[in-house]
Amino acid sequence: MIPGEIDDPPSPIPTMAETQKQDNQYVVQDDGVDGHERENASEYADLKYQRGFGNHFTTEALKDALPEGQNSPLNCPYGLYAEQISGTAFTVPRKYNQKSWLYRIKPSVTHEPFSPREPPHSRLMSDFTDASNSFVTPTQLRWKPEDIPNGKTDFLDGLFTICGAGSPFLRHGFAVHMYAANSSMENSALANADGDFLIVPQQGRLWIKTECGKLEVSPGEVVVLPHGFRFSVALPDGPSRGYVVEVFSGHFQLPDLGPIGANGLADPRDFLSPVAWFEEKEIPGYTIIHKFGGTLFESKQDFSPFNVVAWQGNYAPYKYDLRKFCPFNTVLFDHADPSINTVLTVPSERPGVAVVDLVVFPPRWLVAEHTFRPPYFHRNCMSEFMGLICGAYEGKAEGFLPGGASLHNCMSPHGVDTPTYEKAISEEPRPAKIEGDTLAFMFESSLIPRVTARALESPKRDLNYYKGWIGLRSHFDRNNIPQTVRKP
Ligand SMILES: O=C(O)Cc1cc(O)ccc1O
Ligand SMILES: [Fe+2]
Repeated sequence: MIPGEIDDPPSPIPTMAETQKQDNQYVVQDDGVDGHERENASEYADLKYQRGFGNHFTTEALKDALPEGQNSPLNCPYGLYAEQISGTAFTVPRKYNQKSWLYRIKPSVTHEPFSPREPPHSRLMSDFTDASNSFVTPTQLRWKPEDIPNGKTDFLDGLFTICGAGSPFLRHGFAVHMYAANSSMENSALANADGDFLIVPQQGRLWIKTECGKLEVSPGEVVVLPHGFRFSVALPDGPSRGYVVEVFSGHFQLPDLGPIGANGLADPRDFLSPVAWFEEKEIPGYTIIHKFGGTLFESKQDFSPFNVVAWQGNYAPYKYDLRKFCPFNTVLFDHADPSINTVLTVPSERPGVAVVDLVVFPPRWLVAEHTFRPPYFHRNCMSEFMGLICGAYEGKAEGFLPGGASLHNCMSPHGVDTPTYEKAISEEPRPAKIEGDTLAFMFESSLIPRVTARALESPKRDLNYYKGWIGLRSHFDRNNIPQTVRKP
C-alpha cells in the first residue's frame, strides 16, 4: 500500500484483471426516471482516499506503475505515457508550486480538433469584464431554491451563473454558479481551463471521476476540481442541486491561524484526494468539453480519458467534510467576525485580502454575555454570497431556505431580519447551541461581483427580501438613560 492512503477495509492494490472487472460494472437501470444510465453503486463503495492538504502524493493502481527515480523515463512501466499537469507557473516559489505527473494509457492530447460546443451554454458566464449581459447593483438580493429541471439535465447543462468579477483572460476574479440537475454526464468529461471549481452539493451526492481517481461527494462536503483536470459527474441520487465557486486567480489555501495557534478550523488531515484508478475503455464518440475563456469547446476521442494508472504530485482534486470543521468563537462578549470560520482562501496579492474565502457557519455554542449574539448589522468592503446546505441560518428566521442564496454586495447594508432581532434582544443570554444539522456558508470576495441578467430576472428571486428589514422598528427612548451616564 502507498503510505498515506486510507484503506478501509484493507485491500491490496487491484490487479489489472480486478480493475477491468470493476470497469465492467456499469448497468442500465430502467428506474422510470428518463431511463437514464446509472452507475453501479459497488463502483463507489469503499472508495479509498489519500489524506492531507497539498501533500505530495504517490499512488498507483498497478504495482510499480510509478517510475522510480525520475519523472520522465524513456520507457515508462507498463508502456504508459508520462504527462505533467502544471497548476502554477513553473517558476513560482517552491512553497506555491503545484504540479503532478500522470502515467496514462494514452496522453490527453489524443483527440480530434476542438470546436465551439453547439448550442452554446447560454446560462454559464465567466468574463465579467464584458458588461453586456451582467449588471452591477447594490440591492440586497436573495433567491429561493431552484427547481430541479423536468427534462434530462446533467451537471454541466444544469449550471447557471449568478454573479462574478474579473475574467479568466486576466487570470483574476471569480464566478458564482449554481446547478440543478437530474442525470449523469454520459460519455463526456469537462475540463475547466479557466480556473478551479469548488463545488458545494446541497441535494444529492456527486460521483466524480477524475484523472486522479474517483470521489464521492455528499451534501455537507465540498470538492475542489483544480484548473485543467478532466472530470465527469454522475448523480447517483438523481435530482441534485448545489453551488459552485470558480476562481480565475489561483488556488485555494488553508488560512493562516495567527494567534489561534497550530490547531483548529479545518485540519489538513481531513482533506481527501483520490487514489489512482483507471478504466481501459474504448468509447467511440467520447466527448471532451473544454471550458476556455468562458466558452465551451468540444472534441471527440474514442477512449475514456480516465486512463491514468499512476500519478504523483501535489496538484490533484480533493474533498473536505464541512462537519469536520473545528469552530472557534468568542467566549466572553461580542460577536466574532465571520473570518473566524474560514475553511479555505484564495489570497490576492494584497496581504490578508482574499479573492475568495470559503466560510462556514456550522452548529456551535454561543456563550457571549451581554452581547447581541446573531450576526451584527454591517456594511462590508467585501462582497458576501451566501448559501444554505441544510437547517436554518442563525441570521435569518424567514425566507433563507436550503438551496437558496443571497448576495450582499460591497458596502450594501445587511444584518438579521426583524424576527431574529426581536427574539435575540428579548432572550436571556444563557449558553445556547445552534442545534441540529445546520450548515450555511459564504463565498466572500474583495472584488465587486456583477450579477447576471438571468439571476436578476429569475422567478426564484425574492423581491420581498427588503421587507425583513423594513419591519425593524425604532427602540429609541430618550428617557432610557444608560446606567453609566445617569446622574447620582
Ligand atoms: O452577513 C452574514 O450573515 C454573514 C456574517 C456572519 C457573521 O456572523 C458576521 C458577519 C457577517 O457578514
Ligand atoms: Fe454579512
